[in-house]
Amino acid sequence: MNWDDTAPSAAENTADDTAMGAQDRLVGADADGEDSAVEAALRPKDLEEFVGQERVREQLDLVLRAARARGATADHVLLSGAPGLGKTTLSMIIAAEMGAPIRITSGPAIQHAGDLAAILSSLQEGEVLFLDEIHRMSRPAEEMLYMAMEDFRVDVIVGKGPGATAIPLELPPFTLVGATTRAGLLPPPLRDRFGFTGHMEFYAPAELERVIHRSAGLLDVDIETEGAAEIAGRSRGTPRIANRLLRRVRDYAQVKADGVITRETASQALAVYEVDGRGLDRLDRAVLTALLKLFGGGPVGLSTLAVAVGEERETVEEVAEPFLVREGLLARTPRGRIATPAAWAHMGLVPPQQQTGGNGQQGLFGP
Ligand SMILES: Nc1ncnc2c1ncn2[C@@H]1O[C@H](COP(=O)(O)OP(=O)(O)OP(=O)(O)O)[C@@H](O)[C@H]1O
Repeated sequence: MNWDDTAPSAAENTADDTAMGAQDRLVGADADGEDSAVEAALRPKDLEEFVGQERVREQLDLVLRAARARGATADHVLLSGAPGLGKTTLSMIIAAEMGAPIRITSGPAIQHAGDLAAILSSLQEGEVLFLDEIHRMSRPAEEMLYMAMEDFRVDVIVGKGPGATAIPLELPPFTLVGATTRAGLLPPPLRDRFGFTGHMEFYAPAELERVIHRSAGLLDVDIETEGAAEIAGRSRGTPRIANRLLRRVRDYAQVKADGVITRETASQALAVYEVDGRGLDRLDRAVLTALLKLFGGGPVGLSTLAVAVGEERETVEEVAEPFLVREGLLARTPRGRIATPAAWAHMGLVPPQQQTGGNGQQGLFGP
């Protein structure tokens, strides 16, 4: 067979890799415990410091300046985009720019309308309420929020059954900043009540380099331009991942080198952590390797692919695939998953139909 001998075997990369959970991934975009601790120190404090997202930044700047000039509370803001792109950071910046306090909560934490009423009724005038994962709020709470956003009023229901009465409660004007990874899941009546919607895009490598240099400065880490570029290229367009990789590379540079992050130390460190040049980790590569080596590039059904990598269907579909699809390495088709030519090239493998070389070799999957 014409496989690249240096590449790990399918067995090494597939069935032997037992459950690589989504939570402990170095390149996962969700926050982990360590992130939460350092993120506070690394968050940009104003719009000026906030890197990238030019359009959202410019539009938001106008919304906030105009509100300040009118001496009014800013309109409600909806921020949509993948995890780790800076929605929480931006909500804090909105509060800071408005000179207002901020209260942070999330959709899953508000399961009853009463939970929301308690929060809303304790807000101060002008306060920013950051509601993360707003699409995961319960239906009754969502309906209460409609009225609160529009009229700064809620009806608190006292009692049960036929004797229940609605007591109207006036609220001080406040700014709701809702964040969601799935803007499409929001019911239109909720979406329509936001005065401004900002969609956060993945960051370009040059923008991530700026994030990395800024964070390195705050963490007092010595980093060369090429070292930052190396980390940026593997950060999957996400500042949270860039900051996390920076911290792991810093550890490596301290232990194995003189503490300075060069291109070489960054690349060696990330090889140790199994994050490749394009930001794929072990799980991503296991999925691609199985797809290419075991199924000739597909099409193969999701369940079969998941069994081949020893993972749950959901893990493959929700954790590995989105980035592989975004990178143009894997496509979801009605007949199953297929690898693109870029996937073969990235994994250093040759598609079966190109394997009939002059040495009499045949393609892996028959003549
Ligand atoms: N534009 C940016 N410039 C500099 N740093 C950024 C930027 N955006 C995000 N970060 C950094 O990335 C980390 C994650 O950002 P943040 O918590 O705001 O993401 P998020 O979109 O709210 O994620 P989640 O949806 O998972 O809560 C923070 O440490 C923050 O400092």
